[in-house]
Amino acid sequence: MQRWRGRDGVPPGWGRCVVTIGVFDGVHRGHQQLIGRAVDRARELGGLPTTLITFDPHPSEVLRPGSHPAQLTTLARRADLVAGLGVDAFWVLPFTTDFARVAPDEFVHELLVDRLHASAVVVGRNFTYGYKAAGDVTELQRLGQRFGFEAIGLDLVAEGVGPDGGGGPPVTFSSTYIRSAVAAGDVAGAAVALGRPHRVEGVVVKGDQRGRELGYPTANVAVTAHAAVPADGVYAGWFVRTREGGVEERLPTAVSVGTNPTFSGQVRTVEAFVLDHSEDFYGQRVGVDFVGRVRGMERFDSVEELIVAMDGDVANTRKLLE
Ligand SMILES: Cc1cc2nc3c(=O)[nH]c(=O)nc-3n(C[C@H](O)[C@H](O)[C@H](O)COP(=O)(O)O)c2cc1C
Ligand SMILES: Nc1ncnc2c1ncn2[C@@H]1O[C@H](COP(=O)(O)OP(=O)(O)O)[C@@H](O)[C@H]1O
Repeated sequence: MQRWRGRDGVPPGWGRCVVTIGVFDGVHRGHQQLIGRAVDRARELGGLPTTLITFDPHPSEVLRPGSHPAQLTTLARRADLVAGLGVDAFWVLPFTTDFARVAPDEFVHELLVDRLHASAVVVGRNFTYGYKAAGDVTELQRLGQRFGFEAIGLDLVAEGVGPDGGGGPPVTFSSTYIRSAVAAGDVAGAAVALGRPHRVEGVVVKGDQRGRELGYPTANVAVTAHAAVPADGVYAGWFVRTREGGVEERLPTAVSVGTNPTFSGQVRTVEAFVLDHSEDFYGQRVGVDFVGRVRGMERFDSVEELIVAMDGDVANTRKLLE
């Protein structure tokens, strides 16, 4: 997959293609379907490449500074996930106050027609674009007739997702829905909508050096800016490292999110005890995948009680990961 950045990022001589546009934070099952439709349409049109346009930073951060939504996926991970769906070019447009002022017809004319030579544009039914988000699917279809591209607006994917991934009334998969599930600690519900466990990423840093004395050393992960960190509590998950050639190594892990109230800690941390494993993780770039919630964070009266709880957490983690 090619990766381009900036309005001038499209290489010279780029021919016709199918385009899909969005922030795609999470690359959840709704996004996957939309991207899949774009890739299929490109194949139907005689093997055209598919280009995905995305924005960085999140438009909300520019339109309402300080309001960056919790991030489900870093830009790099979004690109990796998108590559796995068969997209040929990943085009990142820096979202600036100037860019936010581009009118809908100018957006279409400059980016989709002049630069990309779009044959088809696939977006969600609720897609809006351009200054004041004035452009919508109807407008895109109108401009498509004028400039000679097909505009496809797809219905959003919905499914019954109850607490912890069970049944329940249908919800539309959206980044907002998944952010609330994660914030509430419902990582199993988030996983249903994402089609895979939610991941936070970061570098392993030094903590209070106490874990090893408890018999449970924990890799403290300094998570990336704005990361969507699940509610305080204990979780079962996977400790993930990317090996050479992009192959992922997954190790079973019990994760603690919180301020370590037993020790009156002040700083909220994400700490992973990796089961059946011993290694110096400091400085490594890792991911933590959240599979299921084990319990809430507790303030214990003694270290011994905390250790008994952790013994139970490890047993429950094994069960949840089976
Ligand atoms: C499975 C697991 C469960 C934990 N549960 C709690 C808890 O309920 N209350 C608490 O104060 N700390 C809890 N912790 C966090 C420990 O207090 C923390 O890992 C320990 O103090 C070591 O900190 P350090 O890595 O900074 O040295 C838990 C840690 C793990 C790995
Ligand atoms: N099974 C394991 N799970 C997590 N960390 C481990 C494990 N085995 C060894 N380590 C190492 O021990 C460190 C954590 O020990 P700990 O005493 O909790 O120190 P810190 O407070 O700096 O996190 C990890 O960063 C890692 O380098």
